[in-house]
Amino acid sequence: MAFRILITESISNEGIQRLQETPNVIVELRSNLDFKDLTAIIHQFDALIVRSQTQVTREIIEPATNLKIIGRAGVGVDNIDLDAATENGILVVNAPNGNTNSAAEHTMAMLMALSRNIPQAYHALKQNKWDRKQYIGVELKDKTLGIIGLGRIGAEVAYRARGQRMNVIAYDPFLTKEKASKMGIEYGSIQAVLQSADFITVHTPLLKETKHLLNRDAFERMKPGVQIINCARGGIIDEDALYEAIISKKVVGAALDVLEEEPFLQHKLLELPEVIATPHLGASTIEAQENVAVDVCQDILRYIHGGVVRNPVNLPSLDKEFYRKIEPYFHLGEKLGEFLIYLADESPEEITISYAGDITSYELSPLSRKIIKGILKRHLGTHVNEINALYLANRKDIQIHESKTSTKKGFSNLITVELKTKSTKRNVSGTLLNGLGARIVKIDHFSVDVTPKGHIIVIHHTDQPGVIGKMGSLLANHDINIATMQVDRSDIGGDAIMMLKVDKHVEEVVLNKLMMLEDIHYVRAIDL
Ligand SMILES: NC(=O)c1ccc[n+]([C@@H]2O[C@H](COP(=O)([O-])OP(=O)(O)OC[C@H]3O[C@@H](n4cnc5c(N)ncnc54)[C@H](O)[C@@H]3O)[C@@H](O)[C@H]2O)c1
Ligand SMILES: O=C(O)[C@H](O)COP(=O)(O)O
Repeated sequence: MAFRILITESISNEGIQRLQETPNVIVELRSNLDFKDLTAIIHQFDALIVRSQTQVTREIIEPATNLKIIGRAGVGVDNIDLDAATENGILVVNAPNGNTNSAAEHTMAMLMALSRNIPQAYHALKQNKWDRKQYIGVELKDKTLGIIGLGRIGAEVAYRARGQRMNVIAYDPFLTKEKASKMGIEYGSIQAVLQSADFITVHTPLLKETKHLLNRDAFERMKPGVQIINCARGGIIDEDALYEAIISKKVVGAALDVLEEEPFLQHKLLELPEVIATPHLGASTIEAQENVAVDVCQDILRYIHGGVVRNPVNLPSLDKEFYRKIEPYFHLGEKLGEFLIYLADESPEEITISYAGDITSYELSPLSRKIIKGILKRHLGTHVNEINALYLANRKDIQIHESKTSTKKGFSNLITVELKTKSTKRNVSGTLLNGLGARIVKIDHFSVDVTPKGHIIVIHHTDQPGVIGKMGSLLANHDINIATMQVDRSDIGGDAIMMLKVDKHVEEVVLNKLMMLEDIHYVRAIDL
């Protein structure tokens, strides 16, 4: 079946072509869809690529029954309902690096246009007005630029502002005094930035915590005559508060590339002569658009080809080398989960994953997601994946615990998964044996050595002469061939376990007959 990709906004051909050249991939470009159209057709697509103007809300995501990946050709993902995507097992990727330069350059262009009234003067000239007095500006040199959010773009703006011989003070929760001093800028609290800056530029994402970060209270703390730049996201600035601050002359200029609602036309801020604006052009350069389109399309292709995506938004990001090393454990972990859930008779309440030995030198959360996926998929089906496994476990009130010890427990690496239900605890351990691949090496307190693959029968019995013979004859009578067999016991005549690899699926009727045999207490058929 072809992999169908819907692109709802204009993105560079450099990216689209790579998709179109891929066999079995169908690309549809539909930049004129409204919300209703998109909701009606989204179920036909495996992937969706957007920029900032398509609102990918829960109402779009829920009917998207075939959607596997959403690509954002740019940085901000505030137009995508990430919770809804995660809950529905849809991977979201973005292109965080491709437009940094362009956004920083646009911020500088806005800063310079603002300080010298360039748009206003140009506008007057176009109307045949030669007015040199009204458009007198201020120099940037020796003025203080306050930067709120010193990530990729904020940092690039800081370097450029230093080039303009400005003093820079920045606030970011991840900024340290040492890092600031290495960059030749001052580290400040948000209050210090608000109080000391002549120009303030915001470069945070739009989050719950940054919504209306510049509000009435913030404007009150600023220096009289301050000027504001927003080339990040509408919503970071409270627009009513900015309007009032301009009317009261506290703020003497604002340069806005973004507003809370886009497209923005006939906005009251645009009526003020102190406000200059562009229609969300921060990333609109040929270079940035090529970069982000190529980045996002390459990630979609990596996804299609089963590779590691570079810029996941709702999954931990994996480096290629790390992925190569951990991939064999992914297979083992998922199989351990699938195996263990067959042993449980009741619904899982707690899953405890313990890692021991060499494996603990890796970041293991992606592996834990695989194990949980393995456990949940027996009852929740193929809908479970590594993106929504934790969310679904949480929704089912299953507690997850994880522990690690570098001490080796009989094997160079060992993964033990314990499943607690209302009345029992079952556990299974597995390892990767050098050169031999994955093995299940322990079930509860019994030692075994089984490849987690194919048809397996697990039998608990009492260690008595003749049990194995009776069981073998019964299977032979049903034409079931035993490929390998493992037995372990706690002590002579005590509890024992049998693990049989057989050549075909074992029907319920055969399992019931096995259960009727004397000294056999428990039988499970597991298909891995
Ligand atoms: N106008 C445009 O066309 C355009 C183009 C590119 C990016 N953007 C927007 O710019 C923003 C930043 O992009 P980036 O690539 O630099 O992202 P980034 O993730 O590299 O940087 C964001 C920074 O904000 C900081 N931050 C978060 N909460 C904060 C808070 N409460 N106070 C101070 N700092 C806080 C983070 O620690 C981080 O360092 C995004 O919203 C993005 O959408 C706009
Ligand atoms: O977050 C971003 O990358 C920018 O806001 C660019 O948005 P755009 O792709 O709609 O130009």
